[in-house]
Amino acid sequence: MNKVMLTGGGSAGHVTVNLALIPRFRKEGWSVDYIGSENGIEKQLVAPHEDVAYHSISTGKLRRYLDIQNMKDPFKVAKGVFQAYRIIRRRKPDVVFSKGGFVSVPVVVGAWMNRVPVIIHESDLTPGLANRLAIPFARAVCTTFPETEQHLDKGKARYVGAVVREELAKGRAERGRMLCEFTRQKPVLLIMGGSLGARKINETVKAAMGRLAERFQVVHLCGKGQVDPSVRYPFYRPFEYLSDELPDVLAMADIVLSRAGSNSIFEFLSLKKPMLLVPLTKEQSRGDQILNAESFRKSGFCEVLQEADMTADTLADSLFRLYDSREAYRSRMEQYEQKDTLEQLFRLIQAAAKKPG
Ligand SMILES: CC(=O)N[C@H]1[C@@H](OP(=O)(O)OP(=O)(O)OC[C@H]2O[C@@H](n3ccc(=O)[nH]c3=O)[C@H](O)[C@@H]2O)O[C@H](CO)[C@@H](O)[C@@H]1O
Repeated sequence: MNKVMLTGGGSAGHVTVNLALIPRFRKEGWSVDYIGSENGIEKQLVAPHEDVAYHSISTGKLRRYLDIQNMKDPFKVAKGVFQAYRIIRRRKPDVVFSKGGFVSVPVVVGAWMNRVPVIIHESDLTPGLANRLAIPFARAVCTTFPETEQHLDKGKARYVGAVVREELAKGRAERGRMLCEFTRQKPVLLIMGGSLGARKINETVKAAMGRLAERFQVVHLCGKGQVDPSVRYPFYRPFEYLSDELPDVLAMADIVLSRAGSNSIFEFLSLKKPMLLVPLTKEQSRGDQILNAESFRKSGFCEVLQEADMTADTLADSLFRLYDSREAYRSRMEQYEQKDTLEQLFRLIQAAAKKPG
Protein backbone atom coordinates (compact mmCIF):
# COMPACT_ATOMS: atom_id res chain seq x y z
CA MET A 1 0.00 0.00 0.00
CA ASN A 2 1.29 3.48 -0.86
CA LYS A 3 1.50 6.14 1.81
CA VAL A 4 1.32 9.89 1.28
CA MET A 5 2.11 12.62 3.80
CA LEU A 6 0.21 15.85 3.13
CA THR A 7 1.14 19.24 4.53
CA GLY A 8 0.03 22.85 4.22
CA GLY A 9 -1.84 25.36 6.32
CA GLY A 10 -2.25 28.78 7.83
CA SER A 11 -5.28 29.72 5.71
CA ALA A 12 -8.09 27.76 4.07
CA GLY A 13 -6.48 28.46 0.70
CA HIS A 14 -3.50 26.30 1.70
CA VAL A 15 -5.61 23.30 2.67
CA THR A 16 -8.29 23.15 -0.05
CA VAL A 17 -6.23 21.17 -2.59
CA ASN A 18 -5.14 18.65 0.03
CA LEU A 19 -8.76 18.07 1.06
CA ALA A 20 -9.81 17.60 -2.56
CA LEU A 21 -7.08 14.97 -3.08
CA ILE A 22 -7.99 12.83 -0.03
CA PRO A 23 -10.90 10.94 -1.75
CA ARG A 24 -8.64 10.21 -4.76
CA PHE A 25 -5.99 8.63 -2.51
CA ARG A 26 -8.68 6.71 -0.64
CA LYS A 27 -10.03 5.31 -3.93
CA GLU A 28 -6.57 3.86 -4.72
CA GLY A 29 -6.23 2.43 -1.21
CA TRP A 30 -3.42 4.81 -0.17
CA SER A 31 -2.95 5.64 3.48
CA VAL A 32 -2.94 9.38 4.20
CA ASP A 33 -1.17 11.31 6.98
CA TYR A 34 -1.19 15.07 7.51
CA ILE A 35 1.35 17.31 9.22
CA GLY A 36 -0.03 20.67 10.29
CA SER A 37 0.27 23.08 13.17
CA GLU A 38 -1.25 22.71 16.63
CA ASN A 39 -3.76 25.54 16.29
CA GLY A 40 -4.03 26.28 12.56
CA ILE A 41 -7.20 26.14 10.47
CA GLU A 42 -5.82 22.96 8.83
CA LYS A 43 -6.41 21.01 12.05
CA GLN A 44 -10.14 21.83 12.06
CA LEU A 45 -10.50 21.23 8.33
CA VAL A 46 -8.78 17.83 8.41
CA ALA A 47 -10.58 16.65 11.61
CA PRO A 48 -13.74 15.32 9.85
CA HIS A 49 -11.52 12.94 7.81
CA GLU A 50 -11.25 10.24 10.45
CA ASP A 51 -8.99 7.99 8.38
CA VAL A 52 -6.32 10.71 8.05
CA ALA A 53 -3.74 10.62 10.85
CA TYR A 54 -2.99 14.22 11.90
CA HIS A 55 0.37 15.14 13.43
CA SER A 56 1.15 18.60 14.73
CA ILE A 57 4.53 20.29 14.80
CA SER A 58 5.87 23.56 16.16
CA THR A 59 5.66 26.44 13.68
CA GLY A 60 7.24 29.87 13.51
CA LYS A 61 6.24 32.54 11.08
CA LEU A 62 8.83 33.23 8.43
CA ARG A 63 8.40 36.95 8.72
CA ARG A 64 9.26 39.39 6.00
CA TYR A 65 9.53 42.20 8.51
CA LEU A 66 11.51 42.79 11.71
CA ASP A 67 9.80 42.21 14.98
CA ILE A 68 10.69 40.85 18.42
CA GLN A 69 9.02 37.51 17.52
CA ASN A 70 11.74 37.12 14.90
CA MET A 71 14.11 36.21 17.71
CA LYS A 72 12.04 33.18 18.74
CA ASP A 73 10.83 32.01 15.36
CA PRO A 74 14.04 30.38 14.08
CA PHE A 75 14.03 28.15 17.17
CA LYS A 76 10.40 27.19 16.60
CA VAL A 77 11.12 26.40 12.95
CA ALA A 78 14.19 24.33 13.92
CA LYS A 79 12.08 22.41 16.45
CA GLY A 80 9.47 21.89 13.69
CA VAL A 81 12.13 20.43 11.36
CA PHE A 82 13.25 18.02 14.07
CA GLN A 83 9.65 16.95 14.82
CA ALA A 84 8.78 16.57 11.12
CA TYR A 85 11.97 14.54 10.53
CA ARG A 86 10.98 12.15 13.33
CA ILE A 87 7.35 11.81 12.24
CA ILE A 88 8.41 11.07 8.65
CA ARG A 89 11.04 8.57 9.78
CA ARG A 90 8.41 6.76 11.87
CA ARG A 91 5.49 6.88 9.38
CA LYS A 92 7.67 6.17 6.32
CA PRO A 93 5.56 7.86 3.61
CA ASP A 94 6.47 7.11 -0.01
CA VAL A 95 5.94 10.72 -0.99
CA VAL A 96 5.20 14.13 0.59
CA PHE A 97 2.76 16.56 -1.04
CA SER A 98 3.09 20.15 0.14
CA LYS A 99 0.57 22.91 -0.43
CA GLY A 100 2.57 25.74 1.14
CA GLY A 101 2.09 27.93 4.19
CA PHE A 102 4.63 28.29 7.00
CA VAL A 103 4.00 24.85 8.46
CA SER A 104 5.08 23.15 5.23
CA VAL A 105 8.74 24.27 5.24
CA PRO A 106 9.93 22.06 8.14
CA VAL A 107 7.99 19.14 6.65
CA VAL A 108 9.65 19.49 3.25
CA VAL A 109 13.10 19.73 4.87
CA GLY A 110 12.27 16.73 7.11
CA ALA A 111 11.23 14.74 4.02
CA TRP A 112 14.44 15.64 2.21
CA MET A 113 16.50 14.52 5.23
CA ASN A 114 14.66 11.18 5.08
CA ARG A 115 15.14 10.98 1.28
CA VAL A 116 11.40 11.00 0.67
CA PRO A 117 10.41 12.68 -2.64
CA VAL A 118 8.46 15.95 -2.38
CA ILE A 119 5.90 17.43 -4.77
CA ILE A 120 4.81 21.05 -4.21
CA HIS A 121 1.68 22.83 -5.37
CA GLU A 122 1.48 26.61 -5.79
CA SER A 123 -1.94 28.29 -6.01
CA ASP A 124 -0.83 31.84 -6.78
CA LEU A 125 0.75 33.33 -9.86
CA THR A 126 4.08 33.82 -8.07
CA PRO A 127 5.36 31.36 -5.45
CA GLY A 128 4.89 32.36 -1.81
CA LEU A 129 7.80 32.64 0.63
CA ALA A 130 7.22 29.18 2.13
CA ASN A 131 7.18 27.51 -1.28
CA ARG A 132 10.21 29.48 -2.47
CA LEU A 133 12.17 28.14 0.51
CA ALA A 134 10.87 24.63 -0.11
CA ILE A 135 11.39 24.43 -3.90
CA PRO A 136 15.12 23.43 -3.77
CA PHE A 137 14.08 20.31 -1.79
CA ALA A 138 11.28 19.33 -4.18
CA ARG A 139 11.16 17.14 -7.24
CA ALA A 140 8.38 19.07 -8.99
CA VAL A 141 6.34 22.23 -8.49
CA CYS A 142 2.76 22.09 -9.80
CA THR A 143 1.35 25.45 -10.86
CA THR A 144 -2.17 26.80 -11.14
CA PHE A 145 -1.39 29.63 -13.57
CA PRO A 146 0.61 28.93 -16.76
CA GLU A 147 2.54 32.19 -16.20
CA THR A 148 4.10 30.81 -12.98
CA GLU A 149 6.58 28.76 -15.00
CA GLN A 150 8.49 31.97 -15.74
CA HIS A 151 9.21 32.32 -12.01
CA LEU A 152 10.52 28.78 -11.57
CA ASP A 153 13.35 26.51 -12.56
CA LYS A 154 11.96 25.16 -15.87
CA GLY A 155 12.90 21.56 -15.11
CA LYS A 156 10.67 21.49 -12.03
CA ALA A 157 7.55 23.38 -13.15
CA ARG A 158 4.40 21.44 -14.13
CA TYR A 159 1.34 23.47 -15.14
CA VAL A 160 -1.70 21.54 -13.88
CA GLY A 161 -4.37 24.25 -13.44
CA ALA A 162 -6.67 24.81 -10.48
CA VAL A 163 -8.34 22.28 -8.26
CA VAL A 164 -11.98 23.14 -7.63
CA ARG A 165 -13.86 21.20 -4.97
CA GLU A 166 -16.47 18.97 -6.65
CA GLU A 167 -19.26 19.81 -4.21
CA LEU A 168 -19.28 23.45 -5.32
CA ALA A 169 -20.95 22.50 -8.59
CA LYS A 170 -23.75 20.71 -6.73
CA GLY A 171 -25.35 23.81 -5.18
CA ARG A 172 -29.04 24.66 -5.59
CA ALA A 173 -30.08 28.30 -5.93
CA GLU A 174 -33.45 27.61 -4.32
CA ARG A 175 -31.82 26.35 -1.12
CA GLY A 176 -29.56 29.42 -1.12
CA ARG A 177 -32.61 31.68 -1.34
CA MET A 178 -34.28 29.89 1.56
CA LEU A 179 -31.15 30.19 3.68
CA CYS A 180 -30.94 33.94 3.03
CA GLU A 181 -34.71 34.48 3.02
CA PHE A 182 -34.43 36.24 -0.34
CA THR A 183 -37.91 36.56 -1.81
CA ARG A 184 -37.45 39.43 -4.25
CA GLN A 185 -36.79 38.98 -7.98
CA LYS A 186 -33.75 41.26 -7.74
CA PRO A 187 -30.27 39.91 -8.65
CA VAL A 188 -28.04 38.50 -5.93
CA LEU A 189 -24.62 39.95 -5.12
CA LEU A 190 -22.28 37.66 -3.15
CA ILE A 191 -19.50 39.38 -1.19
CA MET A 192 -16.64 37.17 -0.05
CA GLY A 193 -13.50 38.51 1.63
CA GLY A 194 -11.38 35.34 1.47
CA SER A 195 -11.17 32.76 4.22
CA LEU A 196 -10.34 35.39 6.84
CA GLY A 197 -12.75 38.13 5.72
CA ALA A 198 -11.67 41.57 4.52
CA ARG A 199 -12.13 44.49 6.89
CA LYS A 200 -11.65 47.23 4.29
CA ILE A 201 -14.17 45.67 1.90
CA ASN A 202 -16.63 45.23 4.79
CA GLU A 203 -16.36 48.92 5.76
CA THR A 204 -16.80 50.12 2.18
CA VAL A 205 -19.77 47.81 1.62
CA LYS A 206 -21.36 49.28 4.73
CA ALA A 207 -21.00 52.78 3.27
CA ALA A 208 -22.25 51.66 -0.17
CA MET A 209 -25.19 49.54 1.03
CA GLY A 210 -27.74 52.32 0.50
CA ARG A 211 -27.01 52.25 -3.26
CA LEU A 212 -26.39 48.50 -3.48
CA ALA A 213 -29.71 47.65 -1.80
CA GLU A 214 -31.60 49.46 -4.58
CA ARG A 215 -30.40 46.97 -7.17
CA PHE A 216 -29.30 43.81 -5.38
CA GLN A 217 -30.12 41.34 -2.66
CA VAL A 218 -26.79 40.98 -0.86
CA VAL A 219 -25.24 37.98 0.89
CA HIS A 220 -22.04 38.94 2.68
CA LEU A 221 -19.42 36.51 4.06
CA CYS A 222 -17.72 38.89 6.49
CA GLY A 223 -15.07 36.73 8.21
CA LYS A 224 -14.86 35.56 11.81
CA GLY A 225 -15.96 38.20 14.34
CA GLN A 226 -16.60 40.73 11.59
CA VAL A 227 -20.40 40.75 11.25
CA ASP A 228 -21.51 44.33 11.97
CA PRO A 229 -25.00 44.28 13.57
CA SER A 230 -25.50 47.96 12.71
CA VAL A 231 -25.75 47.12 8.97
CA ARG A 232 -29.45 46.36 8.58
CA TYR A 233 -31.35 46.11 5.30
CA PRO A 234 -34.30 43.82 4.52
CA PHE A 235 -32.40 41.91 1.81
CA TYR A 236 -28.91 41.98 3.31
CA ARG A 237 -27.73 38.71 4.88
CA PRO A 238 -24.35 38.65 6.64
CA PHE A 239 -22.57 35.48 7.76
CA GLU A 240 -19.16 35.02 9.36
CA TYR A 241 -18.26 32.02 7.17
CA LEU A 242 -20.20 29.34 5.31
CA SER A 243 -19.08 25.74 4.82
CA ASP A 244 -21.74 23.25 3.71
CA GLU A 245 -24.11 25.99 2.52
CA LEU A 246 -21.54 27.74 0.30
CA PRO A 247 -22.42 25.76 -2.88
CA ASP A 248 -26.10 26.82 -2.58
CA VAL A 249 -25.18 30.46 -2.03
CA LEU A 250 -22.81 30.37 -5.02
CA ALA A 251 -25.51 28.81 -7.19
CA MET A 252 -27.85 31.68 -6.30
CA ALA A 253 -25.31 34.49 -6.89
CA ASP A 254 -25.47 36.54 -10.12
CA ILE A 255 -22.21 38.40 -9.53
CA VAL A 256 -19.45 38.33 -6.92
CA LEU A 257 -17.32 40.90 -5.11
CA SER A 258 -14.19 39.27 -3.71
CA ARG A 259 -10.53 39.43 -2.75
CA ALA A 260 -8.28 37.75 -5.33
CA GLY A 261 -7.22 34.62 -3.42
CA SER A 262 -6.42 31.94 -5.96
CA ASN A 263 -8.85 29.25 -4.80
CA SER A 264 -11.79 31.63 -4.63
CA ILE A 265 -11.30 33.14 -8.08
CA PHE A 266 -10.92 29.76 -9.80
CA GLU A 267 -14.08 28.60 -8.01
CA PHE A 268 -15.98 31.61 -9.40
CA LEU A 269 -14.49 30.97 -12.85
CA SER A 270 -15.60 27.34 -12.87
CA LEU A 271 -19.14 28.41 -11.90
CA LYS A 272 -19.10 31.28 -14.46
CA LYS A 273 -19.72 34.04 -11.94
CA PRO A 274 -18.71 37.51 -13.18
CA MET A 275 -16.45 39.00 -10.50
CA LEU A 276 -15.21 42.33 -9.23
CA LEU A 277 -11.85 41.70 -7.51
CA VAL A 278 -10.26 43.93 -4.89
CA PRO A 279 -6.81 42.34 -4.43
CA LEU A 280 -4.85 42.55 -1.17
CA THR A 281 -2.26 45.31 -1.49
CA LYS A 282 1.52 44.75 -1.54
CA GLU A 283 1.67 45.87 2.08
CA GLN A 284 -1.04 43.42 3.21
CA SER A 285 0.37 40.48 1.28
CA ARG A 286 3.27 40.15 -1.16
CA GLY A 287 1.42 41.38 -4.23
CA ASP A 288 0.35 37.86 -5.27
CA GLN A 289 -3.33 38.79 -5.38
CA ILE A 290 -2.59 41.81 -7.60
CA LEU A 291 -0.99 39.45 -10.14
CA ASN A 292 -3.78 36.84 -9.81
CA ALA A 293 -6.37 39.56 -10.49
CA GLU A 294 -4.38 41.03 -13.39
CA SER A 295 -4.16 37.64 -15.09
CA PHE A 296 -7.96 37.20 -14.78
CA ARG A 297 -8.57 40.76 -16.03
CA LYS A 298 -6.45 40.12 -19.13
CA SER A 299 -8.55 37.02 -19.85
CA GLY A 300 -11.72 39.10 -19.49
CA PHE A 301 -13.05 37.17 -16.47
CA CYS A 302 -13.22 40.05 -13.99
CA GLU A 303 -13.09 43.74 -13.28
CA VAL A 304 -10.40 44.90 -10.86
CA LEU A 305 -10.73 47.72 -8.32
CA GLN A 306 -7.54 48.51 -6.40
CA GLU A 307 -8.10 49.09 -2.68
CA ALA A 308 -6.58 52.59 -2.92
CA ASP A 309 -9.31 53.55 -5.44
CA MET A 310 -12.16 51.92 -3.52
CA THR A 311 -14.81 54.26 -2.13
CA ALA A 312 -18.53 53.65 -1.58
CA ASP A 313 -19.23 55.20 -4.98
CA THR A 314 -16.48 53.55 -7.04
CA LEU A 315 -17.49 50.23 -5.52
CA ALA A 316 -21.20 50.62 -6.32
CA ASP A 317 -20.43 51.97 -9.84
CA SER A 318 -18.10 49.07 -10.61
CA LEU A 319 -20.66 46.52 -9.39
CA PHE A 320 -23.46 48.08 -11.44
CA ARG A 321 -21.20 48.07 -14.53
CA LEU A 322 -20.22 44.46 -13.92
CA TYR A 323 -23.84 43.39 -13.59
CA ASP A 324 -24.83 45.23 -16.78
CA SER A 325 -22.11 43.42 -18.77
CA ARG A 326 -22.53 40.05 -17.04
CA GLU A 327 -23.37 38.15 -20.24
CA ALA A 328 -20.08 39.19 -21.90
CA TYR A 329 -18.14 38.01 -18.83
CA ARG A 330 -20.03 34.72 -18.76
CA SER A 331 -19.42 33.96 -22.41
CA ARG A 332 -15.66 34.57 -22.02
CA MET A 333 -15.63 32.27 -18.99
CA GLU A 334 -17.44 29.59 -21.06
CA GLN A 335 -14.33 29.50 -23.30
CA TYR A 336 -12.03 28.60 -20.39
CA GLU A 337 -10.96 25.01 -20.62
CA GLN A 338 -10.99 23.36 -17.20
CA LYS A 339 -8.09 20.90 -16.99
CA ASP A 340 -8.35 17.56 -15.22
CA THR A 341 -6.16 18.97 -12.46
CA LEU A 342 -6.93 16.57 -9.66
CA GLU A 343 -6.09 13.55 -11.82
CA GLN A 344 -2.86 15.13 -13.07
CA LEU A 345 -1.78 15.93 -9.52
CA PHE A 346 -2.53 12.40 -8.40
CA ARG A 347 -0.53 10.93 -11.29
CA LEU A 348 2.48 13.16 -10.51
CA ILE A 349 2.37 12.20 -6.84
CA GLN A 350 2.01 8.54 -7.77
CA ALA A 351 4.98 8.71 -10.14
CA ALA A 352 7.13 10.34 -7.46
CA ALA A 353 6.24 7.74 -4.81
CA LYS A 354 8.94 5.17 -4.20
CA LYS A 355 6.55 2.32 -4.96
CA PRO A 356 4.53 3.47 -7.97
CA GLY A 357 1.38 1.54 -8.70
C1 LIG B 1 -4.54 36.74 3.50
C2 LIG B 1 -3.82 35.75 2.65
O1 LIG B 1 -2.69 35.39 2.91
N1 LIG B 1 -4.49 35.27 1.60
C3 LIG B 1 -3.95 34.21 0.76
C4 LIG B 1 -4.71 32.93 1.06
O2 LIG B 1 -6.05 33.34 0.92
P1 LIG B 1 -7.37 32.60 1.35
O3 LIG B 1 -7.15 31.49 2.31
O4 LIG B 1 -8.37 33.62 1.66
O5 LIG B 1 -7.56 31.91 -0.02
P2 LIG B 1 -8.45 31.58 -1.17
O6 LIG B 1 -9.29 32.66 -1.69
O7 LIG B 1 -7.46 30.97 -2.10
O8 LIG B 1 -9.38 30.43 -0.55
C5 LIG B 1 -10.41 30.67 0.34
C6 LIG B 1 -11.22 29.39 0.42
O9 LIG B 1 -12.14 29.54 1.49
C7 LIG B 1 -13.45 29.18 1.03
N2 LIG B 1 -14.44 29.90 1.81
C8 LIG B 1 -14.35 31.25 2.00
C9 LIG B 1 -15.33 31.92 2.73
C10 LIG B 1 -16.39 31.17 3.28
O10 LIG B 1 -17.30 31.68 3.97
N3 LIG B 1 -16.43 29.82 3.07
C11 LIG B 1 -15.48 29.16 2.35
O11 LIG B 1 -15.56 27.94 2.17
C12 LIG B 1 -13.43 29.54 -0.45
O12 LIG B 1 -14.45 28.85 -1.14
C13 LIG B 1 -12.01 29.15 -0.86
O13 LIG B 1 -11.94 27.79 -1.20
O14 LIG B 1 -4.29 31.88 0.19
C14 LIG B 1 -4.46 32.15 -1.21
C15 LIG B 1 -3.98 30.92 -1.99
O15 LIG B 1 -2.62 30.68 -1.74
C16 LIG B 1 -3.71 33.42 -1.61
O16 LIG B 1 -4.03 33.71 -2.98
C17 LIG B 1 -4.13 34.57 -0.72
O17 LIG B 1 -3.38 35.72 -1.03
